[in-house]
Parts: sequence; structure tokens; C-alpha cells
Amino acid sequence: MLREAHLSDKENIAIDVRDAVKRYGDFTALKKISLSIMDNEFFTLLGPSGCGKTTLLRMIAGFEDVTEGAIFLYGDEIENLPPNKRPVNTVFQNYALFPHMTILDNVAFGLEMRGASKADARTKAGEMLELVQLSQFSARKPSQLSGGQQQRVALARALAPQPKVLLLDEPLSALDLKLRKAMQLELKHLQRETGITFIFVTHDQEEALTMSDRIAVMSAGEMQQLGSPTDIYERPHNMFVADFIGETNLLEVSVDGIADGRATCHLGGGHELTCNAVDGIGVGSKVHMSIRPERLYMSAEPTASEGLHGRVKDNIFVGTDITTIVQLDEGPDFVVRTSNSDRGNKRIFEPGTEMFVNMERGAARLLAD
Ligand SMILES: Nc1ncnc2c1ncn2[C@@H]1O[C@H](COP(=O)(O)OP(=O)(O)OP(=O)(O)O)[C@@H](O)[C@H]1O
Repeated sequence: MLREAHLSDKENIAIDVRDAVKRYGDFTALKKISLSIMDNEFFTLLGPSGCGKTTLLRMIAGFEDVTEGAIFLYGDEIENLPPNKRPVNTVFQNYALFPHMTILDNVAFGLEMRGASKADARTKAGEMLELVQLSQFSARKPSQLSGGQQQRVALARALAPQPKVLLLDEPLSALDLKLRKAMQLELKHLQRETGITFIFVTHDQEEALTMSDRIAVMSAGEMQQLGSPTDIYERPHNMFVADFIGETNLLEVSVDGIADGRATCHLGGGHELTCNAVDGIGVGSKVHMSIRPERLYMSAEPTASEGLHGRVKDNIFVGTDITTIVQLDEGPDFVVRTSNSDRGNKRIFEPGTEMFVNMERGAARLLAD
């Protein structure tokens, strides 16, 4: 409710993208995108390579013009404002630090270019390095820092002029997994501390889920869904989102009846299943049902009439949990995930064992295609 009240407050909109289209010759990279990004929000554009997320970011930054539609920044249309006049700064994937300058000078440089005196620029740069915890390295050159440290310098440099909006184009993709995870938390913390609106571009769904207040999922120049990480993960609108975000099991079902917010469906072979009804999916529809692997559990006997009979093909130990691959009698192979912490009360069966796969209540979701 709080978030909805916040969203209805026009004053709080940092970036308003209205029916924005981007064409390169005959090719349409963005097809009428509309979205509002709130002040002080950590907003992520998520999608596979080529879906148009960098294009949208570059349009906000002013490096690309808008073919149709408009972009407003705090209520003002920005089309005719050159990049350096927009209260926006960008952090790129390849840090782009000046190799011959010290870390301090790298951060101070942009401030001086914007008219700050050398002394003021250096003082402010020092503060920024403190913010990203690199003060002790201020006299070093970029080549004397690790990749993660260099990316933090790039961040300090982008934050130094106190932009209203910071655009981040896959800034962590050059880092190894462990460092990336540490930087994700650091970035989120930095966003909270500075109160600057962050617009983050990534193709990594886990990264998006970890950091964002809201996520716009994009594919082929279109926005597929916009919502909080929980919304997107728990209530995907369509096949693309369900499949792209996390891992999911899909069953082809026909909808036989809808009553009291519940849909009764059957599989090709007739097995009956029920789940929550979804607006726009009516009786007679042939659609997919999506069930996350961690919302399934196995039993020797079905715990309800809906249990799906199958045989365990394999158990894969992946550290925090066990992934079981099940060949269903009716339907595709299913993935069941059992957390190690649940092993006391959830059963794991040996490969070759016949068993039933059961869904937790509310776990199944019907998808529009
Ligand atoms: N200058 C250009 N001229 C023609 N086509 C372009 C141009 N820039 C981008 N495109 C095309 O527009 C589409 C979207 O590109 P964009 O860089 O926005 O994708 P992306 O989602 O950021 O992908 P990635 O994650 O690979 O960076 C792609 O198909 C790309 O080939």
C-alpha cells in the first residue's frame, strides 16, 4: 500500500518514459515503452542481450535521440537537452578510468570539467573515495587496483557531481562472482545512503532480484512486466517472464472451469489440477501452468488428488540444496528443489524410485503465452 501511495504521487517521478520508440533505419529497437521511475528508487531494466535495455538507458542519458514519444526528467522534457546538461551520470561496464591519473584525480577530473576549482574538486573527490571506502588508495594509479576497486572508483567519479539520476550499464559484469555479489550489496547500500535514483541495466536476473526496488523485464524491444522482485518472481505475467526469471516447471493445461477465484484444469492425459484463476485466462483456454522447483515436494503417496506420479531420474547436490529431476508419467521432466535446511521434513528419493510430486498451495500459476 505504501508503495502504491508513493507511485501515485506525480511529484516523486524522476523519469517518465512515455510511448518511447527507437528505430535504427528499418529496425525497431524499442516498441512504445512507457514507464515511470520514482525518485530515490533502485530501478532495474532486465532482459536478454539485444532486448533494448542499453538503448533505453542511452536515450535517458541523451546519447541517443528518441524516434517517437518523449522522456521527462522531473517533469521536464529532455529531448533537446544535451547529455552534459542533464542531471544524469553514467557508470559503464568498462570503468573507463584515465590510466595516467591518480585515483583522486580521476574522481576530481569530472568536477573540474564542470567548473569546480581544483581545491574544491579534490576535497569532494576525497569525500567520494571515503564513501566507496577507497581513501587509502587515492594516490595510486588505476592499474594498481583490482577490478572491483576500479569499478568503485568509477562509481565515486559518477556520484561526485551529485547527479539526480545515476545510470549503470552492466557495471558488475566484468567482476568475478564473489566480488560481484559483494558489490551488489555495496551498490544497494550506496543508493540508500546517497538517495540518488539508480537505473541499473543487467541481463542477470539474480542480480536484478537482489538489488532492485522494481524491475522492468524486457524482451525484443517490449516491456513484458514491471513490478517488485517478489511480483516478478511469484506472479509472472507470461511465459517469457516465468522462464527468464529463475527456474520453473511448465505444464500444458486446458482450463475446464473457474469458480471462486480458482481454475480447474487438466493435463493432456486427463489428470486434474487446480490453481488460482488469472484475469484474462478463461474457460477453454489452453495455457501453461508454471510451478517453481522450490514449491514442490515429494512423497511416497500423493498428499492430495493432485499429486503427479513419476520416477526419480537423478539427484544433483548443489551445495545449499538438492535438485531432483523427475520423469512425470504425464508431462515433461520436472525439477524439484529441496533446501538442505528442509531435509529433516522433506523426503528425497533414490534414482529409479516411483513417487509423487506435490505442489504447495498457491504455487501453481497460469500464464498467458
Ligand atoms: N546504432 C545502432 N544501429 C542499429 N541497430 C542498433 C544500434 N544500436 C543498437 N542496435 C540494435 O538494437 C537492439 C537493442 O540493442 P541494445 O544495445 O539496446 O540491447 P541490450 O538489451 O542492451 O543488449 P546487451 O545486453 O547485449 O547490451 C539490438 O538488436 C541492437 O543490435
